[in-house]
Amino acid sequence: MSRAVLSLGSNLGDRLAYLRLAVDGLAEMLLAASPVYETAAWGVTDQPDFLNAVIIVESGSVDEWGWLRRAQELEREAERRREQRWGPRTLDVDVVTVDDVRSDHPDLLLPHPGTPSRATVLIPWLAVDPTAELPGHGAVAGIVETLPAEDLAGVHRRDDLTLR
Ligand SMILES: Nc1ncnc2c1ncn2[C@@H]1O[C@H](COP(=O)(O)OP(=O)(O)OP(=O)(O)O)[C@@H](O)[C@H]1O
Ligand SMILES: Nc1nc2c(c(=O)[nH]1)N=C(CO)CN2
Repeated sequence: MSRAVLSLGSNLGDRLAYLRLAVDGLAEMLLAASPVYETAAWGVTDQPDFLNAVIIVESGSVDEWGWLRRAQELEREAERRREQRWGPRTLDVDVVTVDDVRSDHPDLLLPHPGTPSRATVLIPWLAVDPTAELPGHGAVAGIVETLPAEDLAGVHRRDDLTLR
């Protein structure tokens, strides 16, 4: 049995439909889905706003590599093109954590190394699981408190949009 936290992001085309594609594709394994957030782009800032969300999934037959494979299959279904690093995309599915698994394999870094600094992951994650812990870093609630105010200001909950 493994439980994974996945982050979803989209900033091209019908953004909500792409997030829903991911949720629908994992429906049988879905434990919880966060609210949807409209977020200012980080990394490459000259690109459209993203929709971001976090989902929690569980399966008796999928390990961490299986979750990565599922994530990449969903990106392919969304016809994602790999062009610019941190550039616009129809769908990004990152494996944030799988239980307490640590991995330094470059194809599957766990926990995902961007997590501690990304308000676009931590805020949805905290909303769907207020007791969440990031292995090696402690409570997500505590990490969020350390983020710069400007990062928090770029993340807006969209209660008019739902994943299910
Ligand atoms: N935890 C992880 N989740 C998803 N992909 C990962 C993870 N760790 C390593 N990777 C690898 O990252 C590579 C590039 O991923 P991708 O193009 O989605 O990066 P990105 O979304 O632009 O940037 P970032 O990974 O910083 O969010 C993939 O080949 C994948 O194998
Ligand atoms: N707001 C926001 N910005 C981003 C995001 C994202 O999911 N949300 N993903 C990126 C590449 O992984 C680059 N920049």
